Amino acid sequence: MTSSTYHIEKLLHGGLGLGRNEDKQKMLIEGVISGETVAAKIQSLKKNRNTAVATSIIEPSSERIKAPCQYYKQCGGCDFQHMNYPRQLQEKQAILKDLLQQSGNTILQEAATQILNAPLPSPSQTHYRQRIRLQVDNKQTLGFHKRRSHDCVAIESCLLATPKINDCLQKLLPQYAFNKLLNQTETVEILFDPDSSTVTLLIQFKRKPRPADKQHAQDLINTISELTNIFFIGDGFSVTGNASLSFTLPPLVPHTTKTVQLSLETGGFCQVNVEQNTNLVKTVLDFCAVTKKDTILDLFCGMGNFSIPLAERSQSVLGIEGQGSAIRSAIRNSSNAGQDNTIFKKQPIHAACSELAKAGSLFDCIILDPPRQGAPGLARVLSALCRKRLVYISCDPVTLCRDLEDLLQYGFVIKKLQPIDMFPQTHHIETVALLETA
Ligand SMILES: C[S@@+](CC[C@H](N)C(=O)[O-])C[C@H]1O[C@@H](n2cnc3c(N)ncnc32)[C@H](O)[C@@H]1O
Repeated sequence: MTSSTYHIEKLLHGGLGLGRNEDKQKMLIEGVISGETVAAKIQSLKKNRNTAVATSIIEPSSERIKAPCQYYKQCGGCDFQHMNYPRQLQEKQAILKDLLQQSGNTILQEAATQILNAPLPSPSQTHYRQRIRLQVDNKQTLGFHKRRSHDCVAIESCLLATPKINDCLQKLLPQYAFNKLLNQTETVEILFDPDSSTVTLLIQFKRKPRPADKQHAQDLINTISELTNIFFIGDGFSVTGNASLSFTLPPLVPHTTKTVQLSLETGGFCQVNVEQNTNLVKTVLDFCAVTKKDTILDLFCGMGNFSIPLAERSQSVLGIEGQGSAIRSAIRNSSNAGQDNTIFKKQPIHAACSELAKAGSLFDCIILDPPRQGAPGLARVLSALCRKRLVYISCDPVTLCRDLEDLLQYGFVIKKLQPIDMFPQTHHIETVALLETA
């Protein structure tokens, strides 16, 4: 394939650089920084998606650095490691700004220049993850998927994982019992519990575990001191015991005065960057600005990450979520915090919102924290349910822009946009948006 020189105009959502050569041919190139000039070899030419691999950086950015992770070249994760941290934040802000400007909606285009804030940096830029999920490929290699492949790069330690996870992984790898288990394993999730400083393994197994598998698991627990639980999940079975993970939210002045402990059952959702989660919750509380008179609806509430701190200063919180274990955890977390003004319901969000609207319910403030797919088709019912404020927490800027457009159509006004860097070294961007009813 031919090689050519490309000027990188910008980075796109997903982290690839958009380059153009002297013939103005567009090319998507990974591992680059906007403004750089690179030589790249064409990899594939497809309608609307030409890709090339950079072979040399002809004019590097002054913020280019040597990627700190030994696996950077092969591993499919952490695609922003080749730039320093301030530049990572700038690129994330530029990607978000670009998406808002491309939306074709004049209000979002104005928001891109007038209200979009700089991302809130993460307190730690490496070793911030409280859990990692490793894959096992068909050659039984345990690691992360290689770029554009189902094969794995064997990983002995991860730049993003908290040190206890890496210590535990290094102790597991040489163990006979662990390698026997890998024969039947699809993924291994290693979870660190910050409060007890212990580690749990959640193994996705190809079949129901047999007594010999459980014995191997017990041998590992007996050998590795920080490893306290090994659970198996798979098609039609789940052997997860009662273990939970817990972390602490400090008082978030001026909104909360108490420290709260939040726990979740193993396998449930929790933000992976626990330190930065405190800043995320603080931002959400700032945007909600609730008083003792306010009623809150927390949609996609999980185990109560926002509901529990919000309940301290509001009249009431109704949390809705589809996962039963998360609802059990939310109820327990609220009760442990001594609260009597919360209700948590397990229900699909769309059905729950329709029911609430039919019943004529109104909430002063609504929190919306959907998964990557966002919350399509919800804007109309949200406009019926919301009296004052809607705070949307998004982990995908594309679905965020789509949903913001819908919300604007139903009379919401966009007031604040705060990106929060939950995932340093990667292109991922979390954003908190404040909307108000007109
Ligand atoms: C991004 S997480 C947010 C959890 C929580 N707000 C937090 O900060 O920990 C999204 C949550 O939405 C739940 N969920 C996803 N789709 C759902 C649906 N259609 N109905 C109800 N809950 C859903 C998931 O189980 C998950 O707990």
